Amino acid sequence: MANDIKSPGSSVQVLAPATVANLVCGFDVLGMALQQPQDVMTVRLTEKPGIFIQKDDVYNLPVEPEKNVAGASLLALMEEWKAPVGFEVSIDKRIKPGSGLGSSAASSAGAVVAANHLLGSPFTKEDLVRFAMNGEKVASGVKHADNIAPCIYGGITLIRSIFPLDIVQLTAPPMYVTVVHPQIEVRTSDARQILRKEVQLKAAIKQWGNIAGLVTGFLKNDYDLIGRSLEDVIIEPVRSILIPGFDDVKKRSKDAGALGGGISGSGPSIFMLSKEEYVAKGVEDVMIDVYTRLGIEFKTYVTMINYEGAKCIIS
Ligand SMILES: Nc1ncnc2c1ncn2[C@@H]1O[C@H](COP(=O)(O)OP(=O)(O)OP(=O)(O)O)[C@@H](O)[C@H]1O
Ligand SMILES: N[C@@H](CCO)C(=O)O
Repeated sequence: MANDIKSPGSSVQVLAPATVANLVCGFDVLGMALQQPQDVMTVRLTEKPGIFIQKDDVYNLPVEPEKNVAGASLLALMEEWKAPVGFEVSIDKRIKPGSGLGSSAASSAGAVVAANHLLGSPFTKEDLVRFAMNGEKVASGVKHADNIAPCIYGGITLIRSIFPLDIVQLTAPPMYVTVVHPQIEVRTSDARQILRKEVQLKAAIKQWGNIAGLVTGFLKNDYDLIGRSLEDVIIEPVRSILIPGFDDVKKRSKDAGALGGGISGSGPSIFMLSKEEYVAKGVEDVMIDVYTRLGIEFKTYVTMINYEGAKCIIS
């Protein structure tokens, strides 16, 4: 048991970052935390045992604990905590659900990071990832960790193995991340359903060459190797059809000097990596032009990697 359990009524605010999962060739294994956007969550320790989710988001998220990813994650944590405990959760949802920016992961991770703080930090980050994966199961039907891990650890993470969980934190050179979020919804569950279950050996060889190249490029601060490795021959050809303007954004961003990029998570958001800020801003101009011409509402972000991960704001 932890020795610094807060008293009932205590609350904590958590900033939970958006995340870009897959990172093009690393489907289900690579992910990156962003400095913006982020969810703001407030969790309060209650006298009454249980989970009480406030109805105060514009997306009409479920308040039943087992249907809200934050509640599902807390249920997993409470099962391991064993002693009776209660949490009241309020979510200021700034990452739109179904955006491809890890909205479900931000709620799942933020909830367990906050609860862990209130209980005196008895659990490790790996424990918290395990709990939060229950939230991803609610959101997409699968316990994937490639949004959760970077959201909790920060930076870029590699999920070498899910069962047992084996998370590897990666270093990387300074990079800008330009994101466009076309305001259409692509649910992860749908974007997973359309994937083929088998891949050709030729495609697999190309894909694992790119993953190894991308990870090596990160670790060696080799921008050219990173750029050459940002290629996905398995998932993107299937999913990109769900995102209007994708091919245009990708080609014109590369022409504007981006290292490369692709679908953020299961989409519809698209991300591009750049070495220089002026290039990242030029890529944003490309994204704005593409979606203005298409007449599709969108949001853009020019941001950087968030190395802190979900963090408690101690008032
Ligand atoms: N607290 C919550 N925050 C966000 N989504 C939630 C929450 N609780 C339940 N959901 C449901 O989870 C789904 C959002 O998860 P989904 O994985 O589809 O989007 P995303 O996390 O933004 O995308 P991606 O996982 O590709 O980054 C929506 O159907 C939403 O209703
Ligand atoms: N790897 C998951 C991430 C979802 O954000 C997918 O692409 O389905």
